[in-house]
Amino acid sequence: MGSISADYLIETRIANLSKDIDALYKDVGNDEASRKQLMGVILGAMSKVESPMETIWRIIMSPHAPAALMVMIRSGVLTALVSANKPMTATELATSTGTSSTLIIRMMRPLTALGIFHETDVYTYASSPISELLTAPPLMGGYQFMFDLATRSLANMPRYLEKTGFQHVDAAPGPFQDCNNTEDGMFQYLIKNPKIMTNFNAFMAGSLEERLDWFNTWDAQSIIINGAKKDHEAVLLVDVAGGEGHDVQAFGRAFPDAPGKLVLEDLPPVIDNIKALDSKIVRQPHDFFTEQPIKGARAYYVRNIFHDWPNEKCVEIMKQLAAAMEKGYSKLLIFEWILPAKGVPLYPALLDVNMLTLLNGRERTEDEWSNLLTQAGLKIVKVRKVSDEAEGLMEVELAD
Ligand SMILES: Nc1ncnc2c1ncn2[C@@H]1O[C@H](CSCC[C@H]([NH3+])C(=O)O)[C@@H](O)[C@H]1O
Repeated sequence: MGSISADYLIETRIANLSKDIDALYKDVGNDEASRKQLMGVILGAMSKVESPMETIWRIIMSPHAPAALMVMIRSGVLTALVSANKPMTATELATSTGTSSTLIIRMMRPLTALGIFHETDVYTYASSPISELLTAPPLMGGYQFMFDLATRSLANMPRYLEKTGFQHVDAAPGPFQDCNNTEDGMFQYLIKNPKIMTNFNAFMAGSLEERLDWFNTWDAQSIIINGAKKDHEAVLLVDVAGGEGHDVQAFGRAFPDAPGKLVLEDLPPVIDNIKALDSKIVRQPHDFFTEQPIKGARAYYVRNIFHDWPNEKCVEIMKQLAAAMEKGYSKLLIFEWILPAKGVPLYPALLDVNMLTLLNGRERTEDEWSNLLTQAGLKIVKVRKVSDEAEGLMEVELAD
């Protein structure tokens, strides 16, 4: 224990630090880059200040709050509270949703402690900006999809890997098949479970807000528009497995005068499920393990697809694309994570584990990408990256 004046000094310094953070936050609140920088410093400080025992306990207790939140989502309590736009008691929430009030009180404890809801009085709750944001369809869909499929499969992954003697299994059956007692891959499973598929598609479409657009980040004009054919039948861009078309639509709106058609491809149930899409985008149902129907397009754009598949399957998809490409004209644009060999940031590192557990897929280093593309008769001609914290764009052509 230090002397009284030394203790006082420490207390004052901590209080001053807290004030400094508040003042800094006010100043950086509207400047995203500075806000992130400040957050980085605070998180870095936290990892120094938290004791190893506290870290371990935080990790051990980390699945619990997400499970409580899932209960509040599925029972309708979250939506009821957010739409009420005023505090509600556990009894009122119980009446309006048919959920037990005791259950609400117990699930709310960790969630109010985390600031996901506010506790305005005894057994009385209000929404917070976090719970309000969660009601947005992409996040509602995303949260439930991740909980239903990823979280369950992750919890099962160590047990599954133990059965393999901790070998790396680069193909199905993997953790997902083991957890769900199925031979289906995740996408086949989604087709048979339309509710989860709807959540997944909402997630993919909505996560766009947080994602880079390749054409706003790099010069689409010089990458594909300059030199593109202008005849009536020419295709400028095929968004291969583009989901419900959010990416290709954003490209079309950003470059309304670019020559050539824009095509969206995905599996038939996904194309059939599209609610709204600009009419100029051609909808082409397609399974990318079969012959690519659009030949000689200027660009085949593939985003967040290869990380869903093990190496052998990626090469199959790449070969189908290579066979449709026109030498000296077509480009394959792969917009995915390109991991550094060392020092992978936490988010893509976790995503790699996510891909393993859900899809027997993986995130890849540039060497790993290059190796797969070579097997399909393709080569990387340029790699564009903003940082290791975001996906990069690989420009790929036929090798010879
Ligand atoms: N065999 C297949 N052929 C074509 N599309 C597929 C196949 N298997 C999965 N998909 C689609 O692959 C997509 C992966 S999610 C990525 C979607 C989009 N490129 C984006 O970045 O947002 C989903 O839309 C699936 O329906």
